[in-house]
Amino acid sequence: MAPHPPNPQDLPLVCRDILLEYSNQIMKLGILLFELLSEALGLDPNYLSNIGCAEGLFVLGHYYPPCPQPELTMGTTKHSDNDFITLLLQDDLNGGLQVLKDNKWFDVPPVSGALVINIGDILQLITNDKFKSNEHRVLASKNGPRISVASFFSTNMLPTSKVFGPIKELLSENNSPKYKEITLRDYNIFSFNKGLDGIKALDHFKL
Ligand SMILES: O=C(O)CCC(=O)C(=O)O
Ligand SMILES: [Fe+2]
Repeated sequence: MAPHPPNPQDLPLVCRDILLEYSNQIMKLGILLFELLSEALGLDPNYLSNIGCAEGLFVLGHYYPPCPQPELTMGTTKHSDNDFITLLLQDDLNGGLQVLKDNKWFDVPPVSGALVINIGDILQLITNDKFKSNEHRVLASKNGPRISVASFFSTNMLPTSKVFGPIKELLSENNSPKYKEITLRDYNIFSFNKGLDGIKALDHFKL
């Protein structure tokens, strides 16, 4: 949806207007969240937006059909997101989203009208581990279907030469850079080629 909004005619009529309106609102909320995250880092409120964190927005709809033998598979296997932040809307019917903390899986039950905000790998990289991307997964379920809409802040595969590395203002003698500088495209290519194998793509970019 950003930086190049789709031609509305290319979107299915049934969700055209709502998708465009939803993306506009998600962009506004994302910019607000980047302001709050910048302040939490002790930076100017516009810092994260100014370096391009809100430049790219990619909206993905998930449809998980009911699964007759959910114990044999997963809806989505363990991963962290390849972006700065993800704003996730889950339907309030069946649940299934889980987050990993201290090596244990915790349910993230849907709350009507609420979004789940996930920190992605690139925010972890630029904050030099101050904010950590979370690993999550979705269980398969007999009940269903389950529907979710994930809005990823990243320019993803778009060709750009802009590189992101640990933010200089956050570094010090006691906090040296932990990651290489990368383009978002290179990060995504590496991560997609690797697949959801349970290993964080971020580890590959450690110094
Ligand atoms: O369907 C969900 O609730 C989560 C989807 C997800 O983790 C993702 O798209 O990255
Ligand atoms: Fe995810």
